[in-house]
Amino acid sequence: MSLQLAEVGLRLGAGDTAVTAIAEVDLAVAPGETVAVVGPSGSGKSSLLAVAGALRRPTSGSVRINGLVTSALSDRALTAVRRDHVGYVFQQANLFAALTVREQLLIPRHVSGRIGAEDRTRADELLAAVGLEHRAGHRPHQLSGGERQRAALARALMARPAVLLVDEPTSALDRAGSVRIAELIAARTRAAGCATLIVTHDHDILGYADRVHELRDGRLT
Ligand SMILES: Nc1ncnc2c1ncn2[C@@H]1O[C@H](COP(=O)(O)OP(=O)(O)OP(=O)(O)O)[C@@H](O)[C@H]1O
Repeated sequence: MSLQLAEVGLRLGAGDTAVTAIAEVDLAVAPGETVAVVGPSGSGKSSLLAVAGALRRPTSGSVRINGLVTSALSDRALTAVRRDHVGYVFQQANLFAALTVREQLLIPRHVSGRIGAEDRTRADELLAAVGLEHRAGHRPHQLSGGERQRAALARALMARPAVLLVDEPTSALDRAGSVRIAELIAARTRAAGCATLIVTHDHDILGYADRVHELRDGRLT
């Protein structure tokens, strides 16, 4: 399993205002598998993604990312896990306004070393895979919402993450754009062999997941 949560709980806040954001969550996602978690606002979806992606340490239970138990790691090691093993696609694509689509994929590589010919080839292959080869030189403001999300997906896959975490990918998209990104996420997950977890309240895209769980008051069903 590339992603494994065992009896994971997260409490947020302190004292009288402390809230149990998620409780006793057991979830395993295999390589190549897309799992969707659906739940209403406040059910704990963002909290689930935060612990699954090592952005937060769980209050109880254990999270395993590509075999590494996050609670056993130093802050420095956790940062490396996030960088090397986890890809994120956020609700708003979070692209850099000044960079072209192709640069969005390559600049993070530049930060962790030199950009090689292999990186450029991979960036072009990923852009083709998400149908953006003709937009490689465009900047985010020249793209549609769906194109931005597809660029964010390609960027997230650049580092060959073991785990891909996707937060409400369709919130800014129409039905056709939503279906397209959902199809692409599932297809690229199979091709890349990563373990993908999508949180969403969009029931239209659930059919593209291999498995669907419901989150209610922090508990998974
Ligand atoms: N820093 C915090 N301190 C205390 N409670 C918090 C904090 N952050 C979130 N919560 C609470 O934890 C619960 C889960 O929040 P979370 O953001 O994970 O839900 P969500 O399903 O992602 O919601 P949405 O779909 O509206 O983004 C909610 O009841 C929320 O009010």
